Amino acid sequence: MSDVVLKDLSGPVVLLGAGKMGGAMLEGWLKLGLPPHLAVVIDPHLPDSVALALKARGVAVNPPAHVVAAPAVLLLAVKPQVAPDAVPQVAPLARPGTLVVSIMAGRTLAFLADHFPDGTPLVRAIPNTPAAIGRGVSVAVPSATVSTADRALASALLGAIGIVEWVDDEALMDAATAVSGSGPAYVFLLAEVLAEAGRAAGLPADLSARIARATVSGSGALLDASDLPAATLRQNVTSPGGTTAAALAVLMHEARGFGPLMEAAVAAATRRGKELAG
Ligand SMILES: NC(=O)C1=CN([C@@H]2O[C@H](COP(=O)(O)OP(=O)(O)OC[C@H]3O[C@@H](n4cnc5c(N)ncnc54)[C@H](O)[C@@H]3O)[C@@H](O)[C@H]2O)C=CC1
Ligand SMILES: O=C(O)[C@@H]1CCC=N1
Repeated sequence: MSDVVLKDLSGPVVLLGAGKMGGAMLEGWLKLGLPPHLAVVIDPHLPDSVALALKARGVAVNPPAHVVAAPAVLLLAVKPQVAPDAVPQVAPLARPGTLVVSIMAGRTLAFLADHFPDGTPLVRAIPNTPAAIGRGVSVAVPSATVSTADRALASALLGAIGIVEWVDDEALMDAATAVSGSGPAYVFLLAEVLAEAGRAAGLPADLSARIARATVSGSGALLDASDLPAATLRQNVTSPGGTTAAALAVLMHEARGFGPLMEAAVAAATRRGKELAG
């Protein structure tokens, strides 16, 4: 159903900020059948090469505001810190019925409501970078003004880059951001520190980096392919009295292991999300 929704839009999707996350979303939409002439990018700092490549595919890049037709969607993908300057620049493009979707960490529905006319349907969402390969996770919360059709449209846009989880309680968004929005960084860090630990244990650095990377990605693929809980997959690696058990005694230490460390990390990210609310 997503591709049908994207092909039948009433107007363009206007993307404010086509950086890492916004750019990945745009790729997903185009791949899923959004006609390029229905994509508009507004990003004054886009590298020329990226802007030219998008234009060559038929996407409008930084067109004058008066030539932008009534947008079906305004998707806000600038940094939360620049939002107070950037959002008012595109807000006048909104028409009655334009769906506004923000993927800015921390920025609340109340912040968005302050910038758009009363009644504007608003969705606050948080995607993640595996979106670049269609394997993203987005958590989304609607404003009270979002209709069933708006929600289907937001699901289509976010579903173009992975799975979508809707929540009704906006208070969950900062913690969701800390888990799935920031989460890929924790996994990539695992690949980095595992490689470094292998080097410290005597492996050549390049060999250690290769096997650590393949181990993290292979384990993710196994997790994806399997119906088993992560804990069972972990236990399947762990022979009693073996090497893994020795390592897990360190990593699962009640006070100094992964558990309390990750809890502190997610709590720090959640706090930062609240600060970014502005
Ligand atoms: N990178 C990630 O993993 C995730 C990012 N987000 C959110 O997505 C948003 C964008 O993050 P990234 O893509 O990582 O950042 P980024 O820095 O790659 O992209 C931001 C883009 O905004 C553009 N920009 C700056 N000022 C602008 C203005 N006044 N008007 C229009 N465009 C402007 C920049 O040129 C850049 O292309 C942030 O709000 C972030 O919280 C959400 C989930 C995950
Ligand atoms: O680090 C950030 O603030 C953004 C939001 C989630 C991932 N990147």
